[in-house]
Amino acid sequence: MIIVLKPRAKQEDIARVEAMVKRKGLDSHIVVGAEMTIIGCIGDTTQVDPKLFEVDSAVDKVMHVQEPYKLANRAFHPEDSVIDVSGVKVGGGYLAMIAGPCSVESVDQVMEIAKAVKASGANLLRGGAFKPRTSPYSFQGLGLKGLDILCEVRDAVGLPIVTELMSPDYLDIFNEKVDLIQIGARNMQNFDLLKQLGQVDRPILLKRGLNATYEEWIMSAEYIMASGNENVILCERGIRTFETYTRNTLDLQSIPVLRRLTHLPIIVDPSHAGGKWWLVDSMAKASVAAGADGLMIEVHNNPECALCDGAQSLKPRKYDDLLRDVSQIAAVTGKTF
Ligand SMILES: O=C[C@H](O)[C@H](O)COP(=O)(O)O
Ligand SMILES: C=C(OP(=O)(O)O)C(=O)O
Repeated sequence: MIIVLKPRAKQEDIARVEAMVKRKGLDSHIVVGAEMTIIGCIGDTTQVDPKLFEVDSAVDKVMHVQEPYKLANRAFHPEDSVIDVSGVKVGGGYLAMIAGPCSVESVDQVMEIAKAVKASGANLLRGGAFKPRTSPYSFQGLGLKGLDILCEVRDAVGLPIVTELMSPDYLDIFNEKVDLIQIGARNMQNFDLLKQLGQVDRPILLKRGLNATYEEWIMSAEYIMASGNENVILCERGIRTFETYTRNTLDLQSIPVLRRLTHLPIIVDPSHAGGKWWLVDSMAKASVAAGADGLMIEVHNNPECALCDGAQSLKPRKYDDLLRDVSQIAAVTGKTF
């Protein structure tokens, strides 16, 4: 249940209504916006009559919140969240342009790609050090050596790094070294891992599970937030459908839907969605036009020889062309990177 106070409510009004909430045995979560103040009631509100609060002259309206998530719910937090990734703002008008190889392969490879994507306008560098592969015989990533390479390139090129954490065993080292910790599609519902992310200071990029509904996805964000880390960015990366021509199906509708349901930034990974490099350009532009807060795009200097996902990787030149178009679309939607 949420209580919306009349515009420009005073401190004493907020305190009085909050005391009423407490008397009902509920906890409160207060959000003071530029104009409006909202009090979220946390606890079992099923037996509480909302009309009781409307008696107070400072109360505008009281609504029952049906969704099972609270911290991620836009109703509790009407303004867009802006997440700070080591100085790069994401959300609320700031676009995250994440680019880099699927996997870290060598210093030279990541260095060359990082310099190229930065010159094109990327503001965050991606690269998998630990790879979640379907086959145990596929390239599994360079592990900690890959993480060191990413750090070396970050220091040389000046782009904060985004990389996937698969095991809680590496939580501390990721917390120390990684700017934005990625939780991949396959771990979206690894609830023990999600709970542990509440203990890290770093923001989290939570990718959508292969078959996850919007509510399941937001509930996973809620796990992280309820454990103590409210800095979560969502990433749509395509879902499994009956269509097999493309690797997954990009759910463009998720952008406006998530925007409505949650205040968290939502970015799109068109590389994993389509699985084909030639689909990336159109889907990336469509995503920004639909209001995405950023893009995660795989870029490889030699995709023919990539150790993973070369077929969905753009060459640096194509990434450059894409970002030129994206910056024009972003200008129309009032966003910047
Ligand atoms: O980024 C890596 C891959 O997309 C992911 O791990 C799964 O790929 P695979 O099914 O080819 O192993
Ligand atoms: C494995 C990745 O993506 P996803 O979890 O979306 O499959 C990735 O981004 O490297």
